[in-house]
Amino acid sequence: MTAMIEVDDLSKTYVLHTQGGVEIPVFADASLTVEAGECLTLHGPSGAGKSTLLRCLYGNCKPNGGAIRIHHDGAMVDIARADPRQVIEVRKRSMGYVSQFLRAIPRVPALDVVAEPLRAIGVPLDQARQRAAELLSRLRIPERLWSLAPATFSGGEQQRVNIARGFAARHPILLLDEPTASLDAENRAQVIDLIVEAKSEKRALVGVFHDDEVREAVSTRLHTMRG
Ligand SMILES: Nc1ncnc2c1ncn2[C@@H]1O[C@H](COP(=O)(O)OP(=O)(O)OP(=O)(O)O)[C@@H](O)[C@H]1O
Repeated sequence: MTAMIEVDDLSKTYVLHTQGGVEIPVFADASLTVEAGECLTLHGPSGAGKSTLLRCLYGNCKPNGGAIRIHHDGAMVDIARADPRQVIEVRKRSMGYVSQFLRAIPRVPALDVVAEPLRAIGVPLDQARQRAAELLSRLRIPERLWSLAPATFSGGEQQRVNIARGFAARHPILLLDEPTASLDAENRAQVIDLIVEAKSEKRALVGVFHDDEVREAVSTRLHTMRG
């Protein structure tokens, strides 16, 4: 078995500098390991720190203590202490992230928003667009929308473009923050299929899934956070 993510004794407290330095302790002793081929679900009540932990794993949020080791280029990289260039490399080649909302880039058509992570690792334009088209079809984005920038798309359409983008480059590690929150049953089923396929390709996934059906269909294990 290959450990793709190792988290040891991670702690996070937010400090609200603009509100008198109020401290919000989120978690104090988070430890977990994620192996290749599994989908670990972060589970717990609202405010328990699930999204915060995902953001820490992606290097978007600095923990106060502990370590996060991410498998990259055959070694483990401590993402909380890595320099920004190394974080960019890890995100390009080793770790993808589907956030709750698409950060649409103005004027870039949906097809290229999805193809971009592949272009970033040197995949030729036609191949990258072919993979993007496959994913957009699978996620039922009508072809007439592919050449338009997603800024005007509905919430559900934007989320599906976001999911297609997250799955495009087949990163060995994928973080998913409520990817099915604004989707109907048919699209939820497509996302379940993509996750099951990623597991069968021995990729490692960590996700937050509020939908019971999705959680039960994809989770290999639950990591409970008490808050
Ligand atoms: N950027 C931030 N600055 C300050 N406090 C924050 C910030 N982000 C989250 N928090 C606080 O940290 C706690 C954990 O939030 P987080 O979003 O990680 O929880 P969650 O388990 O994902 O919740 P939910 O299930 O409702 O999405 C909350 O009390 C929240 O108010």
